[in-house]
Amino acid sequence: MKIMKRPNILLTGTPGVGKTTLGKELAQRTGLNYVNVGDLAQEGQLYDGFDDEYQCPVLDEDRVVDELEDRMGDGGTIVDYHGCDFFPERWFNIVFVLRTDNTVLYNRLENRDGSVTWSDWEKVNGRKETHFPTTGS
Ligand SMILES: Nc1ncnc2c1ncn2[C@@H]1O[C@H](COP(=O)(O)OP(=O)(O)O)[C@@H](O)[C@H]1O
Repeated sequence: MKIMKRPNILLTGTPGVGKTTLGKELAQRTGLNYVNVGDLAQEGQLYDGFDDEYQCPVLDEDRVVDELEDRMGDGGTIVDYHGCDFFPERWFNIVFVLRTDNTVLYNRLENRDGSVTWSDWEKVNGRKETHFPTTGS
């Protein structure tokens, strides 16, 4: 009898949209494994240099892919990361891109990190902004 593999799921989208919250909840309810790529990189020091502009380590994407390859082949893994372009498409049965209203997002990031800098905001939006979103009317 052929046993179907459990699905691999990618949760992606801008930091703060709720990937981790949803991913952990989903893992708990389904028994799928949850992998946070940021944590994985930190644990294994899967970095390649340091980004002076954003003041953060640069992810070594090839090493992340190597690290995950075997378990993705087994199926049953939820991957959480704000980027997605370097993952092999064949890994995933389904991809969810989460989105949140920018004003809600701004408030979440402000609460999480204590402050949001101009470059944080440009980074999460992936482009230059002319102004921060207003949080009131
Ligand atoms: N559906 C939701 N509704 C309201 N708040 C949420 C929701 N999902 C996540 N949050 C909150 O938003 C913040 C960012 O969520 P998180 O899961 O860490 O996002 P991400 O993993 O995409 O960076 C957290 O404070 C979390 O509690």
